[in-house]
Amino acid sequence: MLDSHHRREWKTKDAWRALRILSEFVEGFDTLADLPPAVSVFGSARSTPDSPECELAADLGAALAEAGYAVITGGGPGVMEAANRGATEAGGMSVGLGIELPFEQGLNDWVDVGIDFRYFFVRKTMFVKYAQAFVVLPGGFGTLDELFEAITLVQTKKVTRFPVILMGVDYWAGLLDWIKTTLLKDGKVSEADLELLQVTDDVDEAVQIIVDADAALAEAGKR
Ligand SMILES: C/C(=C\CNc1ncnc2c1ncn2[C@@H]1O[C@H](COP(=O)(O)O)[C@@H](O)[C@H]1O)CO
Repeated sequence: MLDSHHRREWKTKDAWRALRILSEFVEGFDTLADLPPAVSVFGSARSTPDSPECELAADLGAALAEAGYAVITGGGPGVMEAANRGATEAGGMSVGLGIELPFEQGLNDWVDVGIDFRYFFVRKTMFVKYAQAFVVLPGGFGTLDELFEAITLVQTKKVTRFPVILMGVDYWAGLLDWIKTTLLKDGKVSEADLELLQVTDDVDEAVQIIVDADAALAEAGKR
């Protein structure tokens, strides 16, 4: 437990921390303001470069770049690095929104535009604000956190509806099955909520979903 002296010191530090948080928002908004249409790509920091998900991420990064989208990732290793590499090698813009971690790794070598955040919640704002879609490849807790943040924002209409695409049909099957057999069955989500997620292994199909959603929003005057 903190004694009263330490508690006072800690409270003062917390108040000043607000400025540090604000400065992260300013840096993010300022750096990303002129980004072309972009897609945020998520996935495991631990996947090896020769894994199927990294190969898929590199193909996806390239296909998004060819369709005119910048690729935003967490700027780390694994799937993030593969998506950044695919985008860069295809001549597209590759963005890395890194996070300061105790086991610091720095941004991967394929990032053109990079920012390092201290706060996950500031960084998450950038992933959502500057992307037309989320594509989620196989990953662990970090990836699941990003996935559920996105669908909650769309479900609660806090953001304009945008595609949330899961890539890796086999990988996500168990989770999707549990969502149906437990969450849906128990009334914790609705049939309409399930439609917020699209699943495919096909890079071209993923890109087409994003292009079509973009066109629909433009037609509705929301882009
Ligand atoms: C675990 C290792 C390095 C971690 N480095 C990361 N750098 C950037 N972003 C990260 C990192 N770890 C997690 N993230 C974010 O979460 C998602 C991946 O998490 P998962 O638990 O691996 O699924 C990813 O999309 C990032 O935004 C050493 O290998």
